[in-house]
Amino acid sequence: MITAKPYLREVELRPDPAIDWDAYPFSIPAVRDIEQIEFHADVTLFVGENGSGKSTVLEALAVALELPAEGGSRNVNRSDQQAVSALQRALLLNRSYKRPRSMYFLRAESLFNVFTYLDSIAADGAPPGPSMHEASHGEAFLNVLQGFRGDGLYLLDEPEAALSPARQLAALRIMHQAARDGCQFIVATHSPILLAYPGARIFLFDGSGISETRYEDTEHYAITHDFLNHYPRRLEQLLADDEG
Ligand SMILES: Nc1ncnc2c1ncn2[C@@H]1O[C@H](COP(=O)(O)OP(=O)(O)OP(=O)(O)O)[C@@H](O)[C@H]1O
Repeated sequence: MITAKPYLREVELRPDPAIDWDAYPFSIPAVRDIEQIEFHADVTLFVGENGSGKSTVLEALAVALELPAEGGSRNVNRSDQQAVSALQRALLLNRSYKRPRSMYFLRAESLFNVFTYLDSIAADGAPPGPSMHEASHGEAFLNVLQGFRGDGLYLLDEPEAALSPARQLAALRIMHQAARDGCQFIVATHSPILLAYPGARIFLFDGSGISETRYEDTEHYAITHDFLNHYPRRLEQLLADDEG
């Protein structure tokens, strides 16, 4: 049976002789390895070391979906839209027969611009509520997440950057409810809390490319788990040279 979700089923890299494999972004091992990524209907997670290419791929997906590269929805008009990247042009998207009702690309750095826009449309006829700019970074971020409902496709770049551990747990629950309500999420994250999303498909970006992995096999889980269980000893080992 063909299901409506995932709205974004797969992405692959179209072979193109014009690609310069020695230049950014194709020089990144994970980007070279986008042979085919199959997305989960609910939640797909990108994990990997800093600089492994998660944001690059997520941003290219956003642009391929005609979302602004800086983060926001298709309705968030801004003049500083980035030039369409060579990577986006090389991506071949396999999409559902059903279009999601809303799409959003959210990254922590661009929240200010997005909130300014959301405030401006809220002021335009909507009942008065607290301004996004009056909420804290994390509160405002969670407000945006809470608005994700029914039949949406959402790309989130390190949502944990704005959130306390308690709010990350809240975000996990919101995502779960939204997924049950018909939403699909693709999330780049370092958060051992968000990575625990049950049943998520986790793709590890590293020097050898992209591979599917399990939560407990990620460094993020292993290092956090080990550190919290043994932190006095780990601190002693980590800082030993500084005391000599
Ligand atoms: N416009 C650019 N030109 C050249 N190199 C770039 C550009 N943007 C990013 N890079 C490099 O590409 C690599 C991948 O960056 P990217 O931001 O995609 O990594 P990431 O996995 O999202 O990292 P993090 O976890 O730190 O957010 C990094 O080495 C980065 O310095």
